[in-house]
Amino acid sequence: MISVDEALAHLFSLVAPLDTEEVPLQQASGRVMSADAVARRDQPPFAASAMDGYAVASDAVRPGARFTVIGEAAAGHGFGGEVGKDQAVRIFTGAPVPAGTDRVVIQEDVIRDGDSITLADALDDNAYVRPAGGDFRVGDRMEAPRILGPADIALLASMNIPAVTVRRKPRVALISTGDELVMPGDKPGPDQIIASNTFGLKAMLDGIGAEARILPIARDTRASLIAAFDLATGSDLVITIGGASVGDHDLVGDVAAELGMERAFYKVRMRPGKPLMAGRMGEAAMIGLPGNPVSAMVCGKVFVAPMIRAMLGLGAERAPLLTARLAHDLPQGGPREHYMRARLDDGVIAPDTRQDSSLLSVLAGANALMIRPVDDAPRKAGDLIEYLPL
Ligand SMILES: Nc1nc2c(c(=O)[nH]1)N[C@H]1C(S)=C(S)[C@@H](COP(=O)(O)OP(=O)(O)OC[C@H]3O[C@@H](n4cnc5c(N)ncnc54)[C@H](O)[C@@H]3O)O[C@H]1N2
Ligand code: MOO
Repeated sequence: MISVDEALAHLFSLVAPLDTEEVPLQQASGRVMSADAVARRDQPPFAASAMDGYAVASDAVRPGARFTVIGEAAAGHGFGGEVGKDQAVRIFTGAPVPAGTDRVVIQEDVIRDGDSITLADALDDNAYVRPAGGDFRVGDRMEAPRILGPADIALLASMNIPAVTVRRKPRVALISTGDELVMPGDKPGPDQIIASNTFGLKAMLDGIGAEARILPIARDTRASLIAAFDLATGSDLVITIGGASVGDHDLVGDVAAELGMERAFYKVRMRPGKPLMAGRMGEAAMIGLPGNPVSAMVCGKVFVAPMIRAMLGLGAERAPLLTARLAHDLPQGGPREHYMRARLDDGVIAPDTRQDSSLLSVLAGANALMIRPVDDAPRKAGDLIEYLPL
């Protein structure tokens, strides 16, 4: 059996950054920008008022000073003329600050009487002028790769960039295998259960930028598995779930091999997730996840998510581990790297007492996978221990 790190190295060698495409900003949320975006304008393009009030020359400002109002500057409609020392221009937020002025006195600090204004006795000392290019200047860059969030998209729009170059979404095919499975909403027979793993994995992988398809459930026959693999044609990554272990009905490895899968590895020294397999199947990478629901989700988090990130050009790296203090003592660990479902509260982490890999309710209640290395020595409450946030 190989280690988790060795398995990840194999998995990264099966994938590469995908090609790119251009999408309009409206469709760019969550996509991975793959080429730097360069600002096409300064923002603001002129010194702009930050408040509603009166634009004046700052060196003429003193309590009680009087000015004659000679015009107006509104957002989208600047004041064309030059403003003298004893003159003011009525100005609104976002308007260009007129020539001859460099300060806006807010209207709350002004008494207006016809065409003249008098400044109040107590003035704050803020100029309320946003300098030209104060946000960004032409040529400023947003660097790739970057997962575009709402603020990035607003910034790109402001830079006058209507479309961005992004990585194509990795196409993932998810195949459940097993005679015992029916789809959610169907009526299970007396010996049947509901397929859950494909749904959890689709949510996980779509959430990080993939486009996952749930294929029809493959039955425990060669013909049914072959038909499912056929439906997966055109995918970048084919994921099977279940049928990976050593039972008489665990056919995935054999059928994939028959279809030309070049196996990179089978079995990883981890818990849960031991019967993991992976390889290359034509143009696609193939990964066979164990069927136990928690095993499939943990392998999704530890192995599949980093593969998706690598395909998106975000680097071939394991998910970063964080550390927390153990809530209580732990006995000697086992021979496999153990990803324990745990609760993390205020920097203190406690593994759940129930670690069976079938328990989705425990996984859904956890907010961390606490990691015990291979043959981990007994631990004391308060020890630092690594975890993956969920
Ligand atoms: N003699 C041994 N038996 C088992 C070993 C072993 O080393 N020796 N390994 C165990 C471990 S660890 C795991 S993990 C499981 C994995 O087995 P498979 O990948 O072959 O998975 P299945 O047997 O098909 O299913 C296991 C379990 O999960 C349920 N399942 C499967 N697919 C789904 C799905 N899409 N949604 C929900 N539930 C699913 C299935 O009904 C089984 O209950 O093998 C151990 N056995
Ligand atoms: O590896 Mo299995 O995934 O321990 O339950």
